[in-house]
Amino acid sequence: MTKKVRMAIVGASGRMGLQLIQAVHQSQTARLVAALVRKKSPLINTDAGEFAGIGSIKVVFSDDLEAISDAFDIMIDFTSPQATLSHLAFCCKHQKSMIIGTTGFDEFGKEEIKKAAKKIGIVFSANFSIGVNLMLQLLEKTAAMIGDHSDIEIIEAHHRYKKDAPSGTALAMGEKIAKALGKDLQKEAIFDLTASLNERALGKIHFSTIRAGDIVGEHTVLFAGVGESFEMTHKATSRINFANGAVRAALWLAKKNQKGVFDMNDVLDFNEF
Ligand SMILES: NC(=O)C1=CN([C@@H]2O[C@H](COP(=O)(O)OP(=O)(O)OC[C@H]3O[C@@H](n4cnc5c(N)ncnc54)[C@H](OP(=O)(O)O)[C@@H]3O)[C@@H](O)[C@H]2O)C=CC1
Ligand SMILES: O=C(O)C1=N[C@H](C(=O)O)C[C@H](O)C1
Repeated sequence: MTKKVRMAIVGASGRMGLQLIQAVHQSQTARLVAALVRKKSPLINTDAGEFAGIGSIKVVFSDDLEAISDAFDIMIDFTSPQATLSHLAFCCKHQKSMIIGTTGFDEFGKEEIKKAAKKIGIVFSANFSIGVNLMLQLLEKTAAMIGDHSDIEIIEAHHRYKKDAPSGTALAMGEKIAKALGKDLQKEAIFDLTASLNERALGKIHFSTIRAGDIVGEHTVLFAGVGESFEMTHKATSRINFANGAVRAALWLAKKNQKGVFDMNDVLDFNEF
């Protein structure tokens, strides 16, 4: 029998952390060996499975990352940019691969991830759902066909607790569209229309953000032309889809065993999980 890939989840008591505990537990080829929480969290020593609602899994929440440095193969991180950068330094030091789902990085943070990828393997994706990654491929094709003569709007909606805006996925969609059009998103993106008193400028990519209730994650891209418009929407109805995607990416990375930054598009054909 092949050995199971040993996973450490950081931010394990968060919204995504709890789904990741379930997803790893259900996998035939992955094994949860560590569930890390914030330093001095009151949850330390609580059974992670009990807390995630799946019954005891004999892994308790811990805040001692150094203690498990030899015990895991891949770290899965859906936390905050600041926490992820500190976990990244730890993984580089101990030569561990990483799955990064955290969004909201600034340019410095993104550069740190690129630099780390010279030492370790990383799958970094703003969205680990299969549907969104399929949509990214379709957006590339759509933008190449009709993007030049359409007004492009990216509209995203998430729960009231989300800390970054626009979502990492909305920005990834904007990047994909801009690239297909041979443009630089930094120059074409409009995040705040109230700053402009003019008609819509040609070629700009507009972003709109909704934060409300418990919306898991919805993304629509509208290509509006003259006499017709075309739109694509993805709706996540449960976070388990992101967690399953992250576990799939981790198993892919374990098998690939290479340094570098990869994304979910690299993982889509992998079905051994
Ligand atoms: N790529 C994808 O597919 C997806 C990405 N995300 C992204 O994942 C991230 C987390 O989202 P979500 O689970 O909803 O957020 P939560 O706030 O529910 O969870 C974040 C977890 O990280 C922990 N954490 C944050 N900062 C630190 C720190 N400095 N040190 C130690 N622990 C820390 C939090 O601990 P504490 O509770 O103690 O604060 C919490 O357990 C976000 O960036 C979100 O955008 C979300 C869904 C899908
Ligand atoms: O914070 C979330 O919840 C989500 N964040 C990701 C993003 O910023 O794109 C992905 C997903 O839509 C859920």
